[in-house]
Order: sequence, then structure tokens, then C-alpha cells
Amino acid sequence: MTDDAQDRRYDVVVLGGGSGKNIAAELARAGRSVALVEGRLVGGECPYFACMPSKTLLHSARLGETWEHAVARRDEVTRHLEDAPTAAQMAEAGVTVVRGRGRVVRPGVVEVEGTEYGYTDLVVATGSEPVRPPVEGIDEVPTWTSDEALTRPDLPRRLIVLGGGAVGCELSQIYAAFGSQVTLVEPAERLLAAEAPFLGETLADALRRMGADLRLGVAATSAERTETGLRLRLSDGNHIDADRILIAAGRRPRVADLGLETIGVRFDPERGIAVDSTCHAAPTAEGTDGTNVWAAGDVTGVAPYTHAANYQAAVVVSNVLGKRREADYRAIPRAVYTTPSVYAVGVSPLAASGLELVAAGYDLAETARAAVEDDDRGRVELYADRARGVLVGAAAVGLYAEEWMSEITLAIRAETPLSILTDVVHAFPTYGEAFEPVLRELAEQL
Ligand SMILES: Cc1cc2nc3c(=O)[nH]c(=O)nc-3n(C[C@H](O)[C@H](O)[C@H](O)COP(=O)(O)OP(=O)(O)OC[C@H]3O[C@@H](n4cnc5c(N)ncnc54)[C@H](O)[C@@H]3O)c2cc1C
Ligand SMILES: NC(=O)c1ccc[n+]([C@@H]2O[C@H](COP(=O)([O-])OP(=O)(O)OC[C@H]3O[C@@H](n4cnc5c(N)ncnc54)[C@H](O)[C@@H]3O)[C@@H](O)[C@H]2O)c1
Repeated sequence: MTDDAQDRRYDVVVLGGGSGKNIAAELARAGRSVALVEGRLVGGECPYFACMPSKTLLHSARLGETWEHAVARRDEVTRHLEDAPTAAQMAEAGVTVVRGRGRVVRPGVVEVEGTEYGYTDLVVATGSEPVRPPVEGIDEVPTWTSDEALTRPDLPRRLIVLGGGAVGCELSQIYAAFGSQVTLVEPAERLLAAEAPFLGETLADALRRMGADLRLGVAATSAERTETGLRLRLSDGNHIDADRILIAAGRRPRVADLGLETIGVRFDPERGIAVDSTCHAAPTAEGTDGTNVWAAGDVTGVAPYTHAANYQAAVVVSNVLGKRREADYRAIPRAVYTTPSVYAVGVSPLAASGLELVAAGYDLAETARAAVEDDDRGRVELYADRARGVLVGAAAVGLYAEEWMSEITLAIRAETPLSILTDVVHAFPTYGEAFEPVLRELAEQL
């Protein structure tokens, strides 16, 4: 190690200040010397560019606010992209915040803007970045990713959304609600294609009713500039004219240019850093140099959600402090905060290989709550493993599903026996009452 790195030696160096911020603060509070390296804003993507602005705009859309009011509220919630208060909290916790992009230059040493920092443990929490789809000419036309769509004040008159996953669905609803003419292009036959089909179908219906034009089962082939904006050509021979394309075609773990190859960490540009259940980075076939390397969040490719990143962060903290803790990913929620909202957890019926699933479902229209809310949209389905007789998955779409489905998340995680679940009493009138006939039906089938 050079004298330089020796002078700046820390017990732990954390790369990335999203979930990495939690790791840095907790380890510093536990008495470790910690440097947190952040190349953009301390706090990561969620508070400034992702979860918080999108959820705030979706809420404003539900309330029927004007675009100007919604943007003002969004910018207030994202603190006008000012991270000084969060950086100050880090300093208070005893963390040294280092601004700039970090990369490992050799075992035990990270370099940031020409300065070296030594570490005993390294934590990689560098998140993910949008995938740019290989559409001919896309670099020649005006595009946004969710970053721009959630920070700019402009409301495009005609917007094409490429992708019908969580980002595409949430942002289509936002822009359609505030008056943009939205066309969503998704190569799969459904929105949220990896989930139980009724989720994407119900959401598609809601988006169409708001005026969005959904082109499902169709790929974008090429894009070109026109006098009035751009033209996107599609695989079915049609084209769409618009002012801007919003790219929402997935994200990939941010592993490039981190110097991971110098420390024998196994990673893949699509799947990210391979970690074991303790969030310890797996070594390459050649073996590791013995350096302790950990990873948390999107960069691990395990579950790209803030709650999953924060969970892994807590697992890393325990293990760095020598208290062994293993992550359990059986019940990580997958929510989409549209109206109606979507919530899936555990096994998807489309990806239940090796399990014999028993399924039962119920339309929310049958609940008293639906009458109260004057909204008959939605359904819940529960999936049990026939062999073990416990819930292993669930899917729901309906108002506030992200709130009332927590109960099922707990049931899956705790493997609560069906005999207890069928004995649970739900308040009247709530959507939770829908679970009762579903659970009875499952119990009868098992
Ligand atoms: C539009 C959108 C909406 C979303 N909404 C939700 C939601 O409602 N709920 C939910 O649970 N999830 C949501 N997500 C996903 C969520 O944002 C991510 O799962 C979460 O931010 C991952 O946290 P992380 O710590 O892994 O990475 P990030 O929060 O991305 O933090 C990584 C940080 O590392 C920094 N960094 C990267 N490389 C380096 C380097 N070499 N040196 C220094 N710093 C570096 C980056 O600047 C970044 O600040 C959404 C995502 C998007 C795109
Ligand atoms: N509420 C939330 O928790 C939330 C909200 C937004 C994003 N996220 C997370 O952020 C990540 C990124 O979201 P996302 O929606 O971009 O990714 P995604 O992987 O969920 O969906 C991407 C979609 O784009 C489609 N696609 C691929 N290539 C395309 C192309 N060339 N043209 C058009 N469509 C194409 C795919 O078929 C897929 O349906 C996800 O992992 C998501 O879970 C979470």
C-alpha cells in the first residue's frame, strides 16, 4: 500500500450512497472507521430520481392536481436534488463522505479522483443503470430515461414509453394523467409480463381508460427525426409520431469500471455481483485474495427494490460486525404504485418450477369495501405449495393493495399454517376480507 493509502486507511470503504449510506452509518455507529464514496447524490437514486418523485407524482395525479403544482410538490419532496442534509447526517454518524466515483485499483485500495483509500472490508452498493434498447436511430431522437422524466418540469405533448415493466407503467400513468398523449410499446403480450396475467391485464385496462395507447406484443425497430419531432417504427409495420421517447426497458447492475476484476470478485454485466446468503461477494474460479468484499442492493441483481436493498444492507452490517446473518428472499414484495396498485410477493405462478401450486382467487368487487370506494376493479390470488400446505406466493391488483397485502407477505415469510390463516378475522369493510374465502378454498383443496 502506498503511504497515501496508508494515511487514508479505513476499516470499511462503501462504494455508493443509496443503501450504502445505511451501511456506512450503522458501521460507524458501531465504532468502525468508515468512508462512504458517492459519485452523485448522497442518498442514492430512490429519494431523488426514482421511488420518491414517482410516488409523489402518482399521488398528485390521483388528487387531480395541475402539472405545475405536482412538479412543485415533487421538487419539494426530492429537496431540489440537494443532498447536503443527508451528507451532514453521515458526518454526524462519524462517516467520512468522499465525493467522486470510486474504483478498486488493487486489493485493499480504492481510488477516488486520484486519491487512494485503504480498506479492510469493501462494500459495493453501486446500484443499477437503465438499459438502452438496441433500436436503430434511437440516439438521434429526443429521449429521456426515468431520471429526466422525474426531474424535469416539461410535460411532453406526445410521449412514447418503451417498456411495460414497473417504470413504464408508473410513468405512463403519470404522464397520461397530466395530459400527455402516451403510447406505450412493449414487446411482450402483457404489461408486467413476469407476473400473474390478471395484474398486467387489469392495469392495461386502467391505462387505456386514461387515454394511453398500448401497443403490446410489438417491438420498436427504428427511430428517426421528423419536422415535428420523431417517428418510431414498429415490428407490425405501424409507426408512432411523438415529441419524445421515454426509455423504460429495464435496468442492469452497475458493475462496469469498478475494478472488481482486480480483487477476484465474480460478476456479470447483466446479473451483477454474485453474493451468497450473507451478502458476501462470491470469488471467481481462481479464488479471492482474501479481502472481505460485500455487496448490497441492485448491484447484486437479487431484487431491484429499495426495501430489498435496505434489507441486504442490514445483512451486510451484521456480517461485517461478525454477527452472522443470512438473507431470506422468499417474501420480498414487488409493488407498482399505479391506480389501481399492483402487489406481488413470493412465487409468481409463471415461475413456479419444481412446485405444485394450488391457486385460489377472489374479485374485489365482491367485497363491501368496493361498494364503499365505488371502485369495482381488482382481484387477489393466493398460491400454496401442495407439498407443504403453506402459502408461497400472492398477487393482487386493487386500491391500496400495497398496504393490505402486507399480511400475506408475513404469512409467506413465516410459513403460517393455513389453519391459523383461515381463523384470522378482518375488519369490516376492508379489502382484507377478500382473503377469507380464498384461504378457505385453498384449505379445501389441500
Ligand atoms: C423510476 C423508478 C422508480 C422506482 N420506484 C421504486 C419504488 O417505489 N419502490 C422500490 O422499492 N423501488 C423502486 N425503484 C427501485 C429503487 O430505486 C432501487 O432498487 C434502489 O434505489 C436500489 O438501491 P441501491 O442502494 O442498490 O442503489 P442506488 O439507490 O442506485 O444507489 C447507488 C449509488 O451508488 C452511486 N455510485 C455508483 N457507482 C459509483 C462509484 N463507482 N463510486 C461512487 N458512487 C457510485 C450512485 O451515484 C448511486 O447514488 C425504482 C426505480 C426506478 C428507476
Ligand atoms: N414500484 C417499484 O418498486 C418500482 C418502480 C419502478 C422501477 N422499479 C424497479 O426498477 C427496475 C427497472 O424497471 P423497468 O420497468 O425499467 O424494468 P423491467 O425489467 O421491470 O421492465 C422492462 C420492460 O421493458 C421491456 N422491453 C425490453 N426491451 C424493450 C424494447 N426494446 N422496447 C420496448 N420495451 C422493451 C421488457 O419486455 C419489460 O417488460 C425494475 O427492476 C423494477 O422492479 C421498481
